[in-house]
Amino acid sequence: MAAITVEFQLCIIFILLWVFSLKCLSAFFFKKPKDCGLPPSPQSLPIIGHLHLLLSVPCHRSFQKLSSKYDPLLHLRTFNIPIVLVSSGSMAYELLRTNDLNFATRDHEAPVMEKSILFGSFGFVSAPYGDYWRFMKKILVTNLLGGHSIERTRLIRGEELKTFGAMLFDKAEKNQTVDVGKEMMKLTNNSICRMIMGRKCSEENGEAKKIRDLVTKSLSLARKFLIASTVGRLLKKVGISLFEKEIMEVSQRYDELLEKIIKEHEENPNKKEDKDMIDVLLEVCADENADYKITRNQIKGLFVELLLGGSDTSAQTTQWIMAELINHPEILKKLRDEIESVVGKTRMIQETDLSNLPYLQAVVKEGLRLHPHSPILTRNATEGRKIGGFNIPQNTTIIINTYAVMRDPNSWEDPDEFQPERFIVSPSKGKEDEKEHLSLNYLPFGGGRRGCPGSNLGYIFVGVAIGIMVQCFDWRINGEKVNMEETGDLTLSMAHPLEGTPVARIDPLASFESAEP
Ligand code: HEM
Repeated sequence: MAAITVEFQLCIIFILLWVFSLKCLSAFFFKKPKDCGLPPSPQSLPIIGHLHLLLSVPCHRSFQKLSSKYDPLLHLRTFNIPIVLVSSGSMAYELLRTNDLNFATRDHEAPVMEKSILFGSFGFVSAPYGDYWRFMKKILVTNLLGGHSIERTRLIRGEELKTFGAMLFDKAEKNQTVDVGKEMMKLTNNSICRMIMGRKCSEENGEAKKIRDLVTKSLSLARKFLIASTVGRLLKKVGISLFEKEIMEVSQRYDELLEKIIKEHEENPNKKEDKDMIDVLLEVCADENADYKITRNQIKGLFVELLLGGSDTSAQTTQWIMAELINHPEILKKLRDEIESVVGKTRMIQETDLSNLPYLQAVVKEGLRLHPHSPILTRNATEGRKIGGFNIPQNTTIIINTYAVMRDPNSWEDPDEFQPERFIVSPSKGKEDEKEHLSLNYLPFGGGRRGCPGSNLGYIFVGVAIGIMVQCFDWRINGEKVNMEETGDLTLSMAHPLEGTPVARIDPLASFESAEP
């Protein structure tokens, strides 16, 4: 009996000691923020706080559930890192528009892989708002993404689109299935590579596939990078770097490929009128008097981000929209009727037709509303601010759940339904009302000065690809309906990628002959 009592006492002492050390540890590492007018906070787990929510897949859904249960503005934490979760259009507007400058940097404390080209310190997307970001944005808009540059590269995209169309006709003839997302990745990757560096990545020597594989691998690393930027921040304090080896290995492969492309440009620079983005960036790099001194690694970092930002976004969006159209044959028919009445049946749709096809534009917008490629946006509070009547302290990480904003039943009628008609402006509603509603509640390309600079190009990629697939083909799938289950970490993808067999409706040769842009 005495032995049991001693053991019992030891056990109690051990538990007390354990609880005490945990308390000391958490007090030492994770100081609890003082609650001074902060937004409400749902119950959290000891020490890790709300980390489990951040790591759940897909996290935009758990965040959506959380905000509809509690509040559209919530205060969360992972360990001692404060996070504010925003889930309503009006609060997102206060952040991204009214206080744009204060929230124009993404997560400024996220650890970067110092020497990596991928997720590294050379990036434009992760760069804090400041001189470097402004300088690069200007180059980007002037030489690639602005209206003038988009017009200048129209022929390149026209050629790539023909290759895409020819592939679909070939598949139709052979009665083979098409993985829509994969084929779209080829189209966007090839187009962006040619727009940036003026030449095609060859399919023959495997260069194009190498780039696509790298893009896919980089996207799968994005989730690990998210973990690295939350848990990793604390581990880094004690000298542990998460996933460094994996990220550096991909970075090395990008480096080899890009070094080769840059050397080709240095040895054979394009003439003034044919300059591409790489020529322009190399000139700036060599110019002692440039407003900002950029490095070779920054050129490589930007190239990687443009590939990632431009190709998967458009590929996933196209896949979701095509799936919605297959599941809604009446909408597909209405869209086809519009294309046939404007473009006809004897030539293939091209990007100059898009402005004359309001229903196609509405279909694309509605697809982006329901299936935003990046359902979660992040920002950092450079200074403390009041949002929605609550205090947001300096350095708080902000998460904007655009998925929840664009499916908010208080702002959208039947928010989960695919109804492109909601984007056709009715005379009774008026253009101004519609504009205001959209600026508050429609965020597929984010917003404010860090909003997507490639939105016009994105609309083009998606619009013409959907146009061709609807105008020229019927689609057979396995089963009655496409499975719309979601997956993805920071991005939103189809859990079951769309595969369908195209059945040609119009004469491919006739359409190619008269499809010259
Ligand atoms: C359907 C296609 C696209 C979608 C849905 C999309 C979506 C987005 C979103 C949500 C953001 C974050 C915005 C924010 O934080 O407020 C973003 C940023 C960005 N996107 Fe896109 N994007 C698309 C196409 C493109 C294309 C074609 C390019 C260029 C080739 C591009 C380049 C970028 C860049 C460089 C940024 C970072 C901007 C900055 O940090 O200042 N995107 N995009």
